[in-house]
Amino acid sequence: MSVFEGNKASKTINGSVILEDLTLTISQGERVAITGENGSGKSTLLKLIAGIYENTSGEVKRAHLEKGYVPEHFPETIKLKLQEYLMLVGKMSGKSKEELTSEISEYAKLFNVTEFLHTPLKNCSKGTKQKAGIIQALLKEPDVLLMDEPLTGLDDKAQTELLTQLQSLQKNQTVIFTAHESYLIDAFAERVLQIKSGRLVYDSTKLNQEKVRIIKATVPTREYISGIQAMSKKWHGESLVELTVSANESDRVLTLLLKQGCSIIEVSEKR
Ligand SMILES: Nc1ncnc2c1ncn2[C@@H]1O[C@H](COP(=O)(O)OP(=O)(O)OP(=O)(O)O)[C@@H](O)[C@H]1O
Repeated sequence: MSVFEGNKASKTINGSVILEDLTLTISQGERVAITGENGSGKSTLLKLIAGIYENTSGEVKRAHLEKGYVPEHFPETIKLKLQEYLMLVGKMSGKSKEELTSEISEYAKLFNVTEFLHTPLKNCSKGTKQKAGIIQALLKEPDVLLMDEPLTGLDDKAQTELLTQLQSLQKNQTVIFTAHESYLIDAFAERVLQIKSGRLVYDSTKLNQEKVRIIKATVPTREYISGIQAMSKKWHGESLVELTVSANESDRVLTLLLKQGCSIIEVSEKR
């Protein structure tokens, strides 16, 4: 089942194109990281997936699932105490006071914030606010958890702690998050999307599915193949090179290599 399907979807805000020509499917149970430089459009994509933003062109389909959204910045001015805030948010999902009290106490233990339950949120540390943002989303028991830069601004200890807590969440839950930290992405994401100037430029799933060929060749000098495009070029000594190319491109690359006077040693296929 797809959580989100975008087909050539774009998002324009105040006349500026923020996301362009986005074709993407996210299935239930996936753990997806959205990466990219500052201002590339990660948060906008997350909001489009969450349904906070609507596309301005193309098509978008979202499954009718419960979503929990963790914003990048927790509102600074909330006067409520942590417990009061979580009770208020939790009530909106129709749970009884007893149910909520016990769930909040469990999450507070898991996220190590029990001692701050009666502290006004505006006096809590950045890390505690970040955890409050995650707990309020989890109280909704979401099928899809969306987090905008969950680790930003946390110190190393808080980052490791939060990562461990996230890893203990249900395995079948869909988790989609934006992040810069490669260790979070490596430890938690099964799929990585990269956004550049509002366009999806990399999807690890697609790359894994795409058939690739490995061409080993000896070349007279390295310059001979400097103009040949490949997914990767790995040198073994001065003259033996291993090129990874898309299966569709391999005939063209082989012809170019032969024209340059290179000798083909081996061509193998890899999925
Ligand atoms: N509501 C808005 N109005 C106008 N421009 C916006 C709005 N939201 C986002 N943008 C612009 O869209 C671009 C992408 O913003 P977005 O927040 O999605 O990027 P990001 O990749 O999440 O950045 P960061 O890593 O800095 O959080 C930026 O140039 C931003 O200024």
